[in-house]
Amino acid sequence: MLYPQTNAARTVVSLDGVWNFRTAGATDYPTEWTDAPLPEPMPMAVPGSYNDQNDETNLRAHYGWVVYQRTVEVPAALLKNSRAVLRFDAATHAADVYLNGEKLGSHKGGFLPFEFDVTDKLKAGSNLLAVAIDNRVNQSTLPVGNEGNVAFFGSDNAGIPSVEAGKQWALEHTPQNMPNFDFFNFAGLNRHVELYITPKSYIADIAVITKSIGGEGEPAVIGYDVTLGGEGAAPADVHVSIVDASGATVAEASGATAGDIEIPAAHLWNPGAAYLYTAVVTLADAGEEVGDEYRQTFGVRTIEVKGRQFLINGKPFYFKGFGKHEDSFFHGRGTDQVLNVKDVSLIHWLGANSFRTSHYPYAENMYDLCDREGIVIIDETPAVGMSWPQYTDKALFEHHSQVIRDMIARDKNHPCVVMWSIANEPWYDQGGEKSENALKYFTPLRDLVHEVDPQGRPATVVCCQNDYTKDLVTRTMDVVCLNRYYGWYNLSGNLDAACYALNVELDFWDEIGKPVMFTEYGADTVEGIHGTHGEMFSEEYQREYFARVDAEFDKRDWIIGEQLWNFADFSTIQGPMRVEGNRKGILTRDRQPKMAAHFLRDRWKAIPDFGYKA
Ligand SMILES: CCCCCC[C@@H]1NC[C@@H](O)[C@H](O)[C@H]1C(=O)O
Repeated sequence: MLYPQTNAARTVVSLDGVWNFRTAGATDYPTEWTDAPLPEPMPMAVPGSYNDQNDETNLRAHYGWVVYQRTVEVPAALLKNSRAVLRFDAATHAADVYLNGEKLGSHKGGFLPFEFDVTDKLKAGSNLLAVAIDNRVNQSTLPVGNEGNVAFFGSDNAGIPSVEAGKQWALEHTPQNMPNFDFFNFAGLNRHVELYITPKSYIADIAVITKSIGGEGEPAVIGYDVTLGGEGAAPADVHVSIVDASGATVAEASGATAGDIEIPAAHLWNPGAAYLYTAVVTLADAGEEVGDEYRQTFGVRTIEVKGRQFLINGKPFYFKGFGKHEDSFFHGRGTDQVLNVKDVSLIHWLGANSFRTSHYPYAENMYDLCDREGIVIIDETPAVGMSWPQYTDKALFEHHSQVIRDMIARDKNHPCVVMWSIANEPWYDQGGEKSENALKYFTPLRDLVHEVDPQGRPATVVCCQNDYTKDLVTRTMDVVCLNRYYGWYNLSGNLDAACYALNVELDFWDEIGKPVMFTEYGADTVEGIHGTHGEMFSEEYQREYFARVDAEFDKRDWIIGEQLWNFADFSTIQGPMRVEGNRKGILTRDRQPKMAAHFLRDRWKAIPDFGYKA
């Protein structure tokens, strides 16, 4: 799915700004709010989560539907002989969309784009756009919610009559989301909303892959595949120019929707040394109609898992970095370009080279930034909080499959994306039939990733602290990704025992013979807490935790990466384990470094991107 762009043939009208907003019911919303101005609306900025934007109403506790509304003014000239599309970069978690009172459709899933062709529905002049959004999570959504139960790390004393009575009362009188995941359930129009205009015959999609490379400056072959839309466009109308970073055309092809193009002296895309080309795809003008154009950036690079190494351009890469979140004060999960640029600056400052989009695909803007900055991404679906009830849920399997298709369709051309994470911490170590069901659920999803990714990148499932002897799934993935908390959630405060236990498990993975990386390990740390023998929650403990565990990783040459948890503190649901959210950041939520950040900066600046253990 192409990101909207303005160029010689296309126009994008941003629908960001302050919309009208009202909360609605737990299970529905007034239909009259979809075809008439909202009564007594409050202001709500888009993009942005609604949860922290208003203080009269406790929007953090909202459960169910809200309605956003705005007018869209369109000049007649824009619609003449054109195609008009309304696009949402995301709406969290489910949306019903109405234009001038007519329902355009619905979308389920809160982290990927969707769009509606409104060519025959948009009027010149004023249009009423209404979007109803549902924030509920449950056993059949991704991420998963514990409907009627307790949240992840939630507080409970199950079985006590008064507590059970209170839980039942809460269900009836104060229903709330119970996320089975450890991040605040920010919701709403978190990302950009656009109206974009194209010619009636248009370029619907473009895929660019690297087929072969030499060294830097040597010939490389890329493959292109253009999908056409609308009537009238034909392969003969297609022209592709490959333009280098200086703006010079270095190769071209025409007359076919797919083919190979050789770049004579190719500049390779590398972590820390990015180089972007642009494939300028054009459709010949058809009579009075302007031909379409789309400018798709891409990088010339190869990805391969070979033996127990992860190769980028044939060189063994070592992941240095973290899991992150789209999370900040005021914006919630809302797209914030200033924050993205700041975070990329901090990734460089830390000497890191990668992150995982835990636990959902991030906004496209961040991938574009990482493409140009040479930062490597593990792209993750919103499948977090799963357990055995999900592994036999056929409807959920279909939804999960569609999410994988949509995520790869959206992100396939980004050179920064090097691996796909199908899920985070699905619980699947119960042994017996339950472990078998997990294997039956995840194996086809791994195969689907291999089937739909034109670049053939590796697939993984990020697995949590579990009984690795009963986990049948992780070992079947291309790369083993482990979230382990020896010294925090177990053997708490005892780093000697933690390192011993870690090595007992590493001896197990040594037998599996696959590349292994850590995608989470860390310690909650409240900045300003100190100690001569740093105990848990102190800055000294977090620093010592990473120093000790990283030293164990260094002893195993088949450990190909260390992505700790987390880049920064972030907001979560209330609970006895969370002090104004999750504090495992090596940065505070407002991006100030804790003591461990300085240790990691020294460590990572001394570790090369390639050949660290080769
Ligand atoms: C019982 C062991 C569970 C470990 C789970 C650790 C969790 N992994 C997923 C992340 O979203 C959480 O924030 C992290 C944590 O809690 O900080």
